[in-house]
Amino acid sequence: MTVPSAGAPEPVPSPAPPHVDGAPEPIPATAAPVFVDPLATVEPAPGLDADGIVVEHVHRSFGTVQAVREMTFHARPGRVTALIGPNGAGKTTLLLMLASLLAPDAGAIRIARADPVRDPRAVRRAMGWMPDVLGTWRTLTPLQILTTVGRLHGLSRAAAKERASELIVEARLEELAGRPSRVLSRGQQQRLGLVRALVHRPSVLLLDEPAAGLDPTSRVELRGMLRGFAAAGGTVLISSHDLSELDEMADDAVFVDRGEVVGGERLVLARQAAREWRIRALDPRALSYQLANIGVAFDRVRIEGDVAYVALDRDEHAADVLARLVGAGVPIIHFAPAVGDIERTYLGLAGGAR
Ligand SMILES: Nc1ncnc2c1ncn2[C@@H]1O[C@H](COP(=O)(O)OP(=O)(O)OP(=O)(O)O)[C@@H](O)[C@H]1O
Repeated sequence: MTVPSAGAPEPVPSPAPPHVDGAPEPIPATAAPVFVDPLATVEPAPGLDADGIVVEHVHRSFGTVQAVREMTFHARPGRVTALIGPNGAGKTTLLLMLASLLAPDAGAIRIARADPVRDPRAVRRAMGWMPDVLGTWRTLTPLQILTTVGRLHGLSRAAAKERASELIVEARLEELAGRPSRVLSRGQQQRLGLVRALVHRPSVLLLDEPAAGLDPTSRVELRGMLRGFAAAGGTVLISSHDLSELDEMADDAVFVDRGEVVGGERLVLARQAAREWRIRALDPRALSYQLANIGVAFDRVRIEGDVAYVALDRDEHAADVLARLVGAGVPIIHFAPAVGDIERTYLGLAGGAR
């Protein structure tokens, strides 16, 4: 997962801590000024001629409310990019502008090199849009909806029918293909909404909360579908509040807050926020005893049943703790981050890295 990190300082190597013979080295309780992430890239300012989605210095207000006041990022082809931010951060306003449904007050947007203001038709040809609520003709059947959308995109009657039948299978809606769409469950509507966005074989996909209401099987299918779309060279931008799901699905992340893309020092600090690690052992008592014994500060440990959660600032500390526990003979059966990179960064931002 790569978080765009414009302006991020170079990693600073940490000095080796002093070591007293015989005594275990304490696990540092505060974050060292170190951030080593081989995946992190400092991105050049995106040129408007790049493929995928380019957003440069975009602003949009509603009266006195500045919904989007400074957004610049590039969602690249071949990758799944997550758009993340708290309620009211400006995500929906941005998506509406990308979808050519709302004009920016200032700044520039390109979708597959097309300008949504000057050439909305080109944008709609290149882009598939899945809003969070299906909002479609409730009396029409899924088959009729997909055929109609195909016709609106300029397919012949026969081609639209053929494409609709193909997508009904992809959405696993065969049994409901002839029923009015109002009888569809939330998850079924989501699946229909997704394939509806794919009718015209777009190269860019915009998705708003695509997994809301999906059962676990459908989520796995959605992930596979989006990965396949990106692997074929498509660009995917997903807005969602489900951070663990984004962690599984996204390659890149754009964090927004109060109408702005979060970058620079604030983002670097958030990504350094301590992360909890989930640890289980066959012998939970030995685990808690040895955590204290190897020098993990007690206020960094939380015990829930037979699981220990340990807050550690760096992955190197986690490796060190694991090595020491194993060295002390603790029968570890599980040792993993309790939250992924996106969730950790989000929590770091929410926790005050402003
Ligand atoms: N049509 C509108 N008129 C007035 N204010 C609006 C309008 N649309 C959005 N806003 C305001 O703009 C800000 C950004 O809203 P937006 O819906 O883009 O946020 P969001 O990040 O999508 O939030 P959520 O996660 O809750 O969906 C909010 O303060 C909202 O109240």
